[in-house]
Amino acid sequence: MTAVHFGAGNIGRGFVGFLLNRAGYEIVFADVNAELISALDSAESYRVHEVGVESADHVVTGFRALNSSTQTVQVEAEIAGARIVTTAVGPNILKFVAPVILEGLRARPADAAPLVVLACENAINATDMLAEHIRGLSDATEWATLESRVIFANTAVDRIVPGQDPNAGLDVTVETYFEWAIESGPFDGATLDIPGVTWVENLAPYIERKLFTVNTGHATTAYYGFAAGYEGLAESLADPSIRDRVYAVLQETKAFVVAKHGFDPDVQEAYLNKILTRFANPHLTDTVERVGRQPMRKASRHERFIGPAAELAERGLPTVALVDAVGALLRFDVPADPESVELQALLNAEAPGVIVERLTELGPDHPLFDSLVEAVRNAQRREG
Ligand SMILES: NC(=O)c1ccc[n+]([C@@H]2O[C@H](COP(=O)([O-])OP(=O)(O)OC[C@H]3O[C@@H](n4cnc5c(N)ncnc54)[C@H](O)[C@@H]3O)[C@@H](O)[C@H]2O)c1
Ligand SMILES: O=P(O)(O)OC[C@@H](O)[C@@H](O)[C@H](O)[C@H](O)CO
Repeated sequence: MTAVHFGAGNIGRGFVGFLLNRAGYEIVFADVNAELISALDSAESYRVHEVGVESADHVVTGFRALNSSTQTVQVEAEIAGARIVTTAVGPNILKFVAPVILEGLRARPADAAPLVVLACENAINATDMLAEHIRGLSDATEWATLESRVIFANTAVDRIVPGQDPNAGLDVTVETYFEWAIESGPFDGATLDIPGVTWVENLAPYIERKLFTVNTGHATTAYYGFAAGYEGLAESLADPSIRDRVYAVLQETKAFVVAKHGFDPDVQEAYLNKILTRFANPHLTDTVERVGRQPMRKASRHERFIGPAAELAERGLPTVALVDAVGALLRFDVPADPESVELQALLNAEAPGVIVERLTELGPDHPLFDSLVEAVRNAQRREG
């Protein structure tokens, strides 16, 4: 059985590819990074180093690699014969892998088991986004045939895989912890056997709790850490004033998941404290630049700050710490990050209300709007 995985980067090699390989799948990594693909194609194995209180080493074998820019036809042929297609390329890249997946579906034998497609990205319903891109390239008549050949399932993936030491080759250092939840509904009772996966009927509580606790807390640490001049994520969190602000943000998102999804407050408190311990893992060399990357995506409507803050404001619940964290996001000025450059240009060019609408899609009638406008104004004045 084959699994084609788009994106042979940190989470691709260190989590999704690793778990599928351990479940017995031969992995075909597809990536546009020619150097990485060439290294993977000529390697027999790579190692996954799990680091934490308990460390472990795993050797991954049984994979091949294709360049999805230059070997498109081969990737399509692999998809036509595969059982699973996964992605870990970033939500903004899904539209670029959609055409290849569609061609693979077109070439798939009609009597083959349906292709399982899982977009393992940090975004709410990323697989639905990918499915929309694929469907948009087909027409209604063709899609009526193709849709019986595919199962699209949303998923939530959680494992911190930092940027890697450039001398590590293909090996990946990851935290010991992981969680992979996949919605079971689309499988109609016939889920796959992937040890380590949690199958859930309703993914919304899992993905929202994960994104709005792990990723909101992570990004808050990164933006305050960057503003304070730290490079490392763990060293940022070790600063008591930053830790207090991260904790305050996580109290607001705790109120959100408790109110919306009915999580027990004590259980959520334990979950968020465990996550703070994960961020502080001294064996991970994570950076504020990686965790803060793409600030405009992170400030968008359904993402880790505005997603919970908008719903909290609609419920009349506090959002002060989240809005302050957005203020820190606005100061993320990293020349190597194109979205950071675009954000800083936007802050220099536009009025606060225009910026809030452009970034968050919220208008003046939304209860969060005025406080976000104030945060933008302070960032423009370099205040607050
Ligand atoms: N690293 C983590 O801790 C982590 C954890 C959970 C989820 N994620 C999510 O996984 C995704 C990938 O993150 P990452 O940290 O592995 O990033 P990464 O930059 O290490 O890997 C992304 C890979 O995608 C490749 N890529 C880019 N465009 C492509 C294309 N058109 N076709 C095929 N491959 C392409 C890149 O060359 C790169 O190798 C993101 O959505 C991220 O939010 C990351
Ligand atoms: O990948 P991003 O840019 O959406 O977010 C950066 C990190 O917060 C993220 O990669 C975490 O390490 C990961 O989501 C942990 O499960």
